[in-house]
Amino acid sequence: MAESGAELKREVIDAAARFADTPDLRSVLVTSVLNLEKLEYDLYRGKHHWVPRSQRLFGGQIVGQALVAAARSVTDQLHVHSLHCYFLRAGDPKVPVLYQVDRTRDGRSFCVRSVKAIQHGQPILTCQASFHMSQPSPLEHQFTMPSVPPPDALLTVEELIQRHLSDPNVADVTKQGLNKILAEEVPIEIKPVNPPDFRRHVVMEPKKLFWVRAKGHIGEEDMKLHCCVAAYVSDYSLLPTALLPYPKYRAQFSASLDHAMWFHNTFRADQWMLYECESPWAGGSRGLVQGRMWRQDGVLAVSCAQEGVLRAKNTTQSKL
Ligand SMILES: CC(C)(COP(=O)(O)OP(=O)(O)OC[C@H]1O[C@@H](n2cnc3c(N)ncnc32)[C@H](O)[C@@H]1OP(=O)(O)O)[C@@H](O)C(=O)NCCC(=O)NCCSC(=O)CCCCC(=O)O
Repeated sequence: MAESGAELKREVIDAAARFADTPDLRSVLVTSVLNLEKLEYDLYRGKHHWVPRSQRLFGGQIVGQALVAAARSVTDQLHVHSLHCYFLRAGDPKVPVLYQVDRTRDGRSFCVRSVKAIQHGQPILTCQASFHMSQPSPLEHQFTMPSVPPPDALLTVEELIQRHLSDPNVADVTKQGLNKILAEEVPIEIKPVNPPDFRRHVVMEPKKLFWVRAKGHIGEEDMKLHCCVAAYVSDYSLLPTALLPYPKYRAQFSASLDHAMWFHNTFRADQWMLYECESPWAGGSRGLVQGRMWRQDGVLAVSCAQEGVLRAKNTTQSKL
């Protein structure tokens, strides 16, 4: 304990220095991506973090930020239970996105917000989010969570890639592609239940299961924030499920067209959740995908659905 004023001052300075040296363990999704800047009443500006190689903004980032903007206009007693979005235009990574919230309806139990994400004066996404006051119900059921190995027993995507790269028979072109994936700063950790087919030789069912969580700490307090993080996470790796039966085809152009989510139960997006993805249909250059996020204790936390455009090219066709 400090005995004099000078000693006390020294202790305060030392503590501040120690604090400054402590790395910030919070998720970048919380400190930056979902930390929108307020410009005006119901008007916000968002920052970008990871941008996919397509150089169009990641859909999950836009949905997550739109949900943050909507959530800021409702009281703490209201919980987000669903959202429905359309991706209207490709997001431009060179400029920020503005989020304009319309307080569409305030009822006794439900509130609806409509959010427009804007770049270059034009909407790139529209999102309707609905919030609900908690209400008890005698009606309760859910599917059973698939039985899979726990996350502790599985490797991350990065570890699987490193292991694959250590095989001397891997083609240079595959190595380049995998090293590009390793260099990306995706703020999500993934542990596939079945190791991915890096060579893309095998025809697979349009289904996949992987454990997923946000990198870094989010904390327990703010359930709406966990929903915004889940919105970010939910768009990652979902649409490619529709390509699993077609290893001979490469998507020349793929992008999510719409995205819907339903939040059923509380969860922590910084703890492992099982993401069950399946594609019941593809046709007409589009594919439908559905996802379910399960808590480790078997509770169904989130459901989502998305349609995407998939313009595919047969990579085995002769160029003649
Ligand atoms: C482009 C969208 C979907 C609308 O499409 P369209 O109406 O066709 O727009 P256009 O501006 O007319 O054309 C765009 C582009 O496509 C070419 N095009 C058009 N029609 C055809 C056709 N029938 N056949 C072949 N090509 C066609 C057209 O020529 C243009 O090409 P370009 O000139 O070379 O540009 C539009 O609604 C849109 O972009 N929406 C936004 C979608 C979006 O950005 N979604 C979110 C991002 S996707 C994502 O995040 C997925 C996750 C990725 C991460 C992971 O999991 O790995």
